[in-house]
Amino acid sequence: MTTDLSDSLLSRIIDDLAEFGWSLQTQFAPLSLTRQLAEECRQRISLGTLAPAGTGRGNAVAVREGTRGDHIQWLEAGQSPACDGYLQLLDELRVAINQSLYLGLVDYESHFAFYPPGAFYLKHLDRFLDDDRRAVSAVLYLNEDWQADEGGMLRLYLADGQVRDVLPEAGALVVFLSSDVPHEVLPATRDRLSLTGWFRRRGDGPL
Ligand SMILES: O=C(O)CCC(=O)C(=O)O
Ligand SMILES: [Fe+2]
Repeated sequence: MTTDLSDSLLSRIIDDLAEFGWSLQTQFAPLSLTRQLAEECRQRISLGTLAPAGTGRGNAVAVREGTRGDHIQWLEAGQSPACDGYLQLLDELRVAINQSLYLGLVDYESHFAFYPPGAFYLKHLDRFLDDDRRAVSAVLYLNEDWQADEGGMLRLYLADGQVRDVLPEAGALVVFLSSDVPHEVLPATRDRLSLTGWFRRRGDGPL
C-alpha cells in the first residue's frame, strides 16, 4: 500500500486521539491537493449541485436554517483524481487508527461543505439518535490565508472543560471522537469550504 502520510503525522494524530479525544494537524494535506479540492468544490457550487444540508437522518432529516446553513454534496469514489487522492489519505489514516486504537473503523463517508458568509452550525454532536456508527469525525479545510478576524472557527467543547477554536485554513485536518466532543461552526465573513467526514464502525442493528 502506498503511504502518503508520514509515520510521525499518523502517530501524532493517534496519540492525540487517545490522550485528548481530538487532534489538529495544520499541514495534513499538501496545498496542491487542497487547491484542486477547493476548485472542484467551487465548480460544484456554481453548477448548483450542492444542496442545503439537513440535520438527522431518514424521516428525521429536515432542512432547518436555524441549525445549520451549509450546503453539501456527498463524495463518491471515482469522481475525480483529487477526491480519490483525498479518500486515499483518509483511508490510510483509518487503517493506522485501527492498528493502534482498535476502533474497528470500516469506512469513511464524506461530503463537500460550503458555508456562505454568515452561515453557521449550532453546537451539536456528530451522532444520530438512531445510528451510532459514526466514531471519529474528520474535517479537512480548503481555505487559503484565513484570518482569525474573518470568523468561521470550529469551536470544540472538550471533555476537560476547555474550549478550543480551530481556524479553517487550507490543509488543516481536525479529527475528534464523534460521541465525545460537542462542537459548533461560527459564522464567517467569507466563503468557507471544507470536506467533512466520519469514520464509521460496523452497525449492530439492521439499518
Ligand atoms: O466544518 C466544520 O468545521 C465542522 C462541520 C460539522 O460540525 C459537521 O458537519 O457536522
Ligand atoms: Fe459536526
